[in-house]
Amino acid sequence: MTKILQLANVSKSFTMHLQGGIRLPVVNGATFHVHPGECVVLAGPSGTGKSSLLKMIFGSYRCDKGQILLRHDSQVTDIASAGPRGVLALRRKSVGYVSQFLRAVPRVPTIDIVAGPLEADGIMPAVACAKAGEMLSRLNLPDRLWQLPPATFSGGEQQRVNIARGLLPERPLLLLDEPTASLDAVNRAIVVDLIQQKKKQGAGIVAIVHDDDVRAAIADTLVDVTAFSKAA
Ligand SMILES: Nc1ncnc2c1ncn2[C@@H]1O[C@H](COP(=O)(O)OP(=O)(O)OP(=O)(O)O)[C@@H](O)[C@H]1O
Repeated sequence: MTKILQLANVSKSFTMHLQGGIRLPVVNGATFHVHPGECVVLAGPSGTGKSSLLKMIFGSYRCDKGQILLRHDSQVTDIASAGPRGVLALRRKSVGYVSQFLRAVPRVPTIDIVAGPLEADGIMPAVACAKAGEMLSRLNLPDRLWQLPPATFSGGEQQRVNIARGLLPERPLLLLDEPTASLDAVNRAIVVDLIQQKKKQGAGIVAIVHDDDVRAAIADTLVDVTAFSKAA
């Protein structure tokens, strides 16, 4: 089967300019791949570079070395060397990202936050809103909250808005950074179902998951990031 994502020898250090230019090596030689329908879980203790790897795949962090090859629509793009416009184009078409915390524009109602990416995909606003409502209902977010901006929502409510927004658009690669960290058992199980459904539909997934049960339910492959956390 053709891989959707291939990382080859990806390395990154942070340079702390305000701390006398101290160099902090974080990832060295990360190499792994993801097939369509496969969920790769990044494992390893805190501080080994799991989130940094996800951010490099999403193009938020530059890597110092290596390749991050993404295949979509029979084209292969190296995210590691793509410019800002290239990264934005990949995000619009190919890569979805669910971060642990919701970062939303102030005063925008929840329903519009969730429907926004669908509208950007060209779906009619009324249809996008209906789909957003279905997803929010599935995630047990009461409809009395849909017209409110999520700034004052609880941690678990905000995380469900984030998940709805990240999982609703169809993207062949999904990046999930602790998507169930603030959820109760019922909602955790719903998110596990949604992730399994995405896998069945053929999405490749790279996830960071600390919960053992969630990891067991979704992971096909574990990648131990400690193997890549030694200094170059
Ligand atoms: N923007 C940044 N500037 C400087 N250092 C950073 C930056 N982002 C991450 N780091 C450092 O890189 C290291 C790895 O952080 P990262 O968040 O990738 O680890 P992690 O494995 O995801 O940890 P956790 O499981 O605790 O979330 C840490 O030492 C962190 O301080």
